[in-house]
Amino acid sequence: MRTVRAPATSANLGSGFDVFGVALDRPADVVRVEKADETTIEVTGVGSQYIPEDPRKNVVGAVADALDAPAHIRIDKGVRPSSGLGSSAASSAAAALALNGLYDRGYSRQELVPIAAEGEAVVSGEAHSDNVAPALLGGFTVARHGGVTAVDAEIPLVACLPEIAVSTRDARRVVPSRADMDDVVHTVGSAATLAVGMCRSDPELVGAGMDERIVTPARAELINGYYDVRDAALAAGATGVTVSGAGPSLLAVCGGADRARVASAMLDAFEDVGVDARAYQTRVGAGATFH
Ligand SMILES: Nc1ncnc2c1ncn2[C@@H]1O[C@H](COP(=O)(O)OP(=O)(O)OP(=O)(O)O)[C@@H](O)[C@H]1O
Ligand SMILES: N[C@@H](CCO)C(=O)O
Repeated sequence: MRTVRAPATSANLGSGFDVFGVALDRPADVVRVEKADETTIEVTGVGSQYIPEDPRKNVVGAVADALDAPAHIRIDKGVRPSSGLGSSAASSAAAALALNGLYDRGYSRQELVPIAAEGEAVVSGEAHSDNVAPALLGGFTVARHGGVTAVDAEIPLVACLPEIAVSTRDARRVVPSRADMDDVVHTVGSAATLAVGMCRSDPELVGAGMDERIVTPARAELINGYYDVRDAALAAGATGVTVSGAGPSLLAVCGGADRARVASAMLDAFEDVGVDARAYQTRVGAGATFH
């Protein structure tokens, strides 16, 4: 038997669409695997009523297939599905690491990234790795076609999750297929600033580098109160705010001393537009760990 805890993650960070990701210190999924003749799945925890236990529909079924590692898999969800906090990726990453250990497959964490990404293909139709990479490797990650680069960073964060469901599949449909060159240049500048900020653990640079004009405005339309909540977080001291993953969560970067104030401003702003929400005061954290 093997048990692995894999963290929530936030992808894109505004300017790094389908490329940048960070592991969050909390919340997390816990996945326990035992060898079996065929894969069966049991799901408990946050939002488990919305998660299929059929191995063809649950992300961990695809991961077990990819590793040729049939197992009884128990998932204790800490990351709500359709949250923008990498819920499916947390399960995929935890299952990949746990099954790799259970069956002694010998893959490195880097090698497990495309295997865990097979789980993402089950829910969004694409094996994108910007959530599974930080869930496995921790820190700030850059996922490109040639592989993944990861660096540790000390960055305080607030992830604010409203009681709205936005599926990744739907949020990908609103992404424009073309962009103006001015907006592309702006995005490159932001992305470079954000990456330097992560390497320096500098919340000012990371916040400034989240600014993006192509994908974020299209997705903001799916989140009731997005601009009010963003502006409230900025007024409370956040250095940058964007849509987390495909939404509906918002991710704010700030100095450690401002985190509680930013969290409460975001919750108040959601409440003002009649949306219940919860806020995680968190930071860039570690990747999946064995228990
Ligand atoms: N083990 C699992 N954990 C979570 N969701 C799962 C799992 N297996 C299948 N799903 C399905 O995946 C969908 C949630 O995935 P989705 O990518 O939309 O959200 P997310 O992972 O929170 O978001 P994001 O990738 O934007 O951070 C739900 O429809 C859910 O039923
Ligand atoms: N990069 C993905 C992350 C969500 O899983 C998206 O924004 O659609």
